[in-house]
Amino acid sequence: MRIVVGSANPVKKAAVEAVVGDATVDAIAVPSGVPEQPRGHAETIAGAQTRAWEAFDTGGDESAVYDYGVGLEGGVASFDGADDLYLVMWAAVTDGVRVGRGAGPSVRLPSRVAVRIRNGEELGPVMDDVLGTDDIAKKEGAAGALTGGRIDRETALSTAVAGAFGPFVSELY
Ligand SMILES: O=P(O)(O)OP(=O)(O)OP(=O)(O)OC[C@H]1O[C@@H](n2cnc3c(O)ncnc32)[C@H](O)[C@@H]1O
Repeated sequence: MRIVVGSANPVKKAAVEAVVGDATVDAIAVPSGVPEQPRGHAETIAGAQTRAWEAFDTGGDESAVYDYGVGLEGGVASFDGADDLYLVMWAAVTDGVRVGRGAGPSVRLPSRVAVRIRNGEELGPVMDDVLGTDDIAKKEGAAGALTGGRIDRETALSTAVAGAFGPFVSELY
């Protein structure tokens, strides 16, 4: 089986590899069609879906090359009943016909981070600034830093990917 992930971020490729067994996983940077920092669930989901389709389409007409395209998008959003700002993540998987979607864990952003995001900054650079790190989004991520290392961005994203694969691996759909 061949899978293509629509991102050059190695954490995203690793998150897919963690849940797809011995499939071959390629990764390619593709447009997400949404701002660098998606805001709200709808924008984050749209980014994941566009990445999945764009990645799948790199396989050529009717994608002779890939069985599945996968898109992963990180965003910031609130929930009914929880007005704070959360780091959220969504995955989309397509086989060229259908699309599966799955969400990863949501982790509340500390107020000093949230205020900067609400003022227009991007989460990755803000987290690097606050933590004194370099490209944390390509490593343990905000998910790692904000949970004291109990999860990291790869495992968090992999749960979203597992959910998005549901319709392709479970007969219950
Ligand atoms: O190369 P791409 O695929 O674009 O990967 P990315 O990590 O830069 O981009 P995303 O679109 O998934 O995330 C949108 C923004 O949110 C940031 N972000 C998302 N999850 C994060 C995390 O766990 N830790 C730090 N920054 C995160 C990310 O760095 C971007 O600034």
